[in-house]
Amino acid sequence: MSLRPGPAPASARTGPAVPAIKAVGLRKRYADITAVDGIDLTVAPGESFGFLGPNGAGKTTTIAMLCTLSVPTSGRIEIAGHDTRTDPAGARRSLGLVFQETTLDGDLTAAENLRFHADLYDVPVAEVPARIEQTLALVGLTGHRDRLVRTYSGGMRRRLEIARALLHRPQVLFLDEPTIGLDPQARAQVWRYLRQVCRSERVTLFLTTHYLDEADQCDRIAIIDEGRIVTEGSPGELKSVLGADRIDLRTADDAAAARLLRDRLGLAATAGPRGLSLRATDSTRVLRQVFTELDILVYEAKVVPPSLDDVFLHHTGHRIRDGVPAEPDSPPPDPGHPAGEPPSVTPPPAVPVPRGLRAELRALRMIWRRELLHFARDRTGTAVSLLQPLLFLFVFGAGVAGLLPASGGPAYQLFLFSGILIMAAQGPAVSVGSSVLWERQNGFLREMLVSPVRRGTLLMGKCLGGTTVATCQAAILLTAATPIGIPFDVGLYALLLIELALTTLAMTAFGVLAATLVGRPQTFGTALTVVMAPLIFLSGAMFPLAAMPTWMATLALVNPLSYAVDGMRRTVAAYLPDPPAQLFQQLTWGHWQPPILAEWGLITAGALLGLLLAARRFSRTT
Ligand SMILES: Nc1ncnc2c1ncn2[C@@H]1O[C@H](COP(=O)(O)OP(=O)(O)OP(=O)(O)O)[C@@H](O)[C@H]1O
Repeated sequence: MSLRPGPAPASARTGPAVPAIKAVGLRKRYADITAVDGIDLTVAPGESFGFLGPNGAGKTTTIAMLCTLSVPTSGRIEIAGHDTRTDPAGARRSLGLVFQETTLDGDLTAAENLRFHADLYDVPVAEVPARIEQTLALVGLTGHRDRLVRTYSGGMRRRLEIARALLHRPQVLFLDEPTIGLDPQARAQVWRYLRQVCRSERVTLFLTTHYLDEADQCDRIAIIDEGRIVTEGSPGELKSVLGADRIDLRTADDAAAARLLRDRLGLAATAGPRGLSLRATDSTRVLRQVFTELDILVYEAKVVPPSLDDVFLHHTGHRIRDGVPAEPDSPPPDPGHPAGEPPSVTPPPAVPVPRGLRAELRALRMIWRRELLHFARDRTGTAVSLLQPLLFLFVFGAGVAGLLPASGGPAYQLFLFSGILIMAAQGPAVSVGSSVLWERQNGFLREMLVSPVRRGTLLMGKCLGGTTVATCQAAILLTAATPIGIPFDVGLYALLLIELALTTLAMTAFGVLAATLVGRPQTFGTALTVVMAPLIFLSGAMFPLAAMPTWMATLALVNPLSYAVDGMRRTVAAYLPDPPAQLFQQLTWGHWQPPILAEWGLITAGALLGLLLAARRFSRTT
């Protein structure tokens, strides 16, 4: 089965005049370091372009800017003709990205990861199953489609990431160090699949690497050092500039041999631990002379053509290998097409039409679904989060009821039930907020951020996922309602679930907002608890507002959670034959009782405001 798409409509084609990648004067400055220092690049459609440089040269920073994940300090970028500043969504639709670190969701299967990607990029629904099968086949993972990705080896993950990046048929495929950390076998395998991709897909390849043999496979390379491109051209061109081969000799007397080479042949040889080295443009002739004209035994003679490392040394004064891990000892990958020869120019893949509301809703549904899949698969987490409110209701409820002789006993548990539901709503605020931070840290979030989906949609999907989880948990908690005396009534249960869903959505949105402010997942949980605990105590969730000192009761009036608790408690009271008056007093401003609809409206407004603020704070950049 071929992955080659059908001919693109004329309007969607990138003409030969439009470069696949164009960057002008690209610069990125962090506080005290210039990571990229004025880069100009033009990559033609269909070309494979390598960005070669040592650790810290600025390769990842450049790729992050090209892929819209980082905003350049200055300069301009166009991807397939889309300016990343004025048309970031167009640029995102045109590119696929394989990150340096894995950004797969380990708790989903390979097919689910691909399905998620297809929905983010609005791949036509009817084509999704076939494309998933085709891309899995392309990278040799068909037999592993339904395995959880966390059980994959490093090489398999890499191949799956390549498949995923190709699923929406991008015009430009970016690969940031595609084989880093892989063993030689896996590395060779990834290259075999990349070559296949080059052959079967009409895609421009842009890859960063510090492996010389990988750079040698590209049509063209740029050598980057300390944020600047020091030279650019086909590997053959770059090496030919050096002109001379290196001849390594091991002789019976290196010092005498060096003297004779100088005096008789006019050649300068340098002595090193492995013998003598000299440069020669006509190495065959020089070798013949070495054997015939030196009266010294030569044990070994080796002609080494110029390498990209020599090119690097020539332009920068140091070797690319200085300070980087040794190149894995694998056979160099054979080129997809001979280096230096222009690639066959075929029309690039079609650019998908700009996204509309339908595409956003599709992405929203998928992000939502993923949260539910995680919930369904995390049985321990689910059990613990259900157990906690039940323990609170029965243990804490029974304990405090004993302190309230007048209105205690079962009545207190009736009162506490609404508060327990609100406490259940706190769970997603913490879990969704911290998952945003963990996913940013472990990379998965970047899969979403580099897609053309709006930030608000990403956030909404995550918040709705958390809200659904909390609502399902609350539905299970309702099974504890009858034993404590709350009547079984479908209308009551439905109203409670709606109120809870609205409250959870609001709390989750503020949880994500807090996460964007805190930034570190390690501290987020504690920070949110410090804010949430007083809000819950001051909401009347656990004891009546009437029992609070005046200053606390006044604070409770400005606490939005008080209105959520009050709304739920009023709903429960409406279905009780004789609610104990001391515990079920309504929230009042002087003598004014806010109508229950106003309380619901307040919570809804809170949810919208939270989502809006979180979306504004939430940054695509990493
Ligand atoms: N967020 C950041 N804040 C500050 N400095 C940064 C940041 N990101 C990168 N740098 C610095 O910018 C320089 C270039 O980093 P970059 O990650 O782009 O290099 P690289 O060529 O991709 O290296 P490697 O091969 O190790 O990934 C480095 O000195 C790095 O420390």
